[in-house]
Amino acid sequence: MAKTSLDKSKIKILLLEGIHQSAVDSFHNAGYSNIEHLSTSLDEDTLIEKIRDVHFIGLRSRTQLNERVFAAAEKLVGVGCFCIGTNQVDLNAALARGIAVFNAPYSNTRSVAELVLAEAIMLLRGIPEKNARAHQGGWLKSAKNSHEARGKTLGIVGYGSIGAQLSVLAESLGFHVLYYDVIAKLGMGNASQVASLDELFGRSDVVSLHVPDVPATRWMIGEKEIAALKPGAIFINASRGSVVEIEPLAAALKAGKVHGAAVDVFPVEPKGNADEFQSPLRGLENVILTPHIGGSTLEAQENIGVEVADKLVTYSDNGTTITSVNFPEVALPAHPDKHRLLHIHNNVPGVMSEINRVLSENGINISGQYLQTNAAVGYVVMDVDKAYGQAALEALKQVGNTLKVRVLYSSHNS
Ligand SMILES: NC(=O)c1ccc[n+]([C@@H]2O[C@H](COP(=O)([O-])OP(=O)(O)OC[C@H]3O[C@@H](n4cnc5c(N)ncnc54)[C@H](O)[C@@H]3O)[C@@H](O)[C@H]2O)c1
Ligand SMILES: O=C(O)[C@H](O)COP(=O)(O)O
Repeated sequence: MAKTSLDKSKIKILLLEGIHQSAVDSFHNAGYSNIEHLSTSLDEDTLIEKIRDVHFIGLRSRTQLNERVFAAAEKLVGVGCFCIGTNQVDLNAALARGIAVFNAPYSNTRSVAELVLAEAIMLLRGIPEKNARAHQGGWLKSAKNSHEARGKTLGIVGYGSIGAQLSVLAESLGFHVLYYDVIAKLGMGNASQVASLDELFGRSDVVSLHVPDVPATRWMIGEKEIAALKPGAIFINASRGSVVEIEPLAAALKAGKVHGAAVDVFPVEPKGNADEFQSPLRGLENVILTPHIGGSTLEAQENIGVEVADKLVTYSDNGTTITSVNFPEVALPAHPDKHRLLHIHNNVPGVMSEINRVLSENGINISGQYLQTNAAVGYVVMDVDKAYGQAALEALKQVGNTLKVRVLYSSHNS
């Protein structure tokens, strides 16, 4: 069997949170067999114990990879977020240890946009209340507060992949689309950007949030912003639970100031399906509550499994980091007759000259060298003759400011 950095059967992969079987199949097809596949997330202490001998971990939005977890992850090489959001991972803590993080930035975009559009229509027609009443034996046949989507204004906060996809679908139904974003974005179709959140809220019949969880979006919607909504507006959040203060939203819904809401993400979410969901929004008939399933369609999950597993396999086999969310991005050719060294270091002056010096002092000729840096780290990949793999690895470990070094042995035996 061709030798890689480690025998592939010794490369341990831990997959959490019910990642789709397509990921396991992709790893198997690439020759990786040492896979633990769990259906839930793990609490921090259990994760810390488990992660000690893990080389690659796969997770979704629930599992928190913080500084304490990374400190225990002595063998960790790569993280796969089998979802869009990466806020659950301390990207700087990963980078400081030379650990590359990947995600699937577009694979559940459509699923979220479809759900939000469906919810907007349901709420415009008052379906949650009518449905609840019918289940109780009631009969709420009335046109009161029931509206067509056609001609209404949808205000989108965060016009990225999901916001823009929603914009296209909504416009095709007859919505006028406005959006607010911190950067200038080209509107799809006839959608137009507004200058402030205040303006967006004041002009929209339906508001939908599609921002990431970053410091600037944390609790960005509170009492003041909710008060700026048009009376009787509909409010949808399928972004992150940390974006909206839930108590003022609940108060505005109870007071009828906000006519209806759909909420998929919450400040505190249950760890798994067996835990109780608690929220001030429970019991409100004009609210659609969903258990963070915006991206949970079979289509999206199967695609995500393949996409992220392939990114981890490519990084493991060949060092390519294209689309990593925290790492300098390098696309690398195959290295059939050479051993490949991956050196990750603090991006400070002098490291490259030191690398070249130690290799030359050990008589190691570099046949290919690729370098990419970001503000914090440098990632240099070197191909060397097969005679020098181990010696080069040992030499590179001595270089100051080294964060991680790996050798990928030639994929061909000679
Ligand atoms: N409910 C779910 O299951 C589900 C599924 C997928 C994604 N998400 C969440 O949705 C988020 C958005 O996904 P995406 O793929 O569209 O991301 P994206 O990065 O493509 O778009 C985010 C947009 O928000 C904008 N933005 C950032 N900060 C802002 C601010 N303070 N005010 C206004 N706009 C701001 C960005 O400029 C960008 O255009 C993800 O980060 C994730 O947290 C949830
Ligand atoms: O970031 C995402 O893609 C969504 O929040 C979905 O997360 P999930 O994979 O935990 O459902």
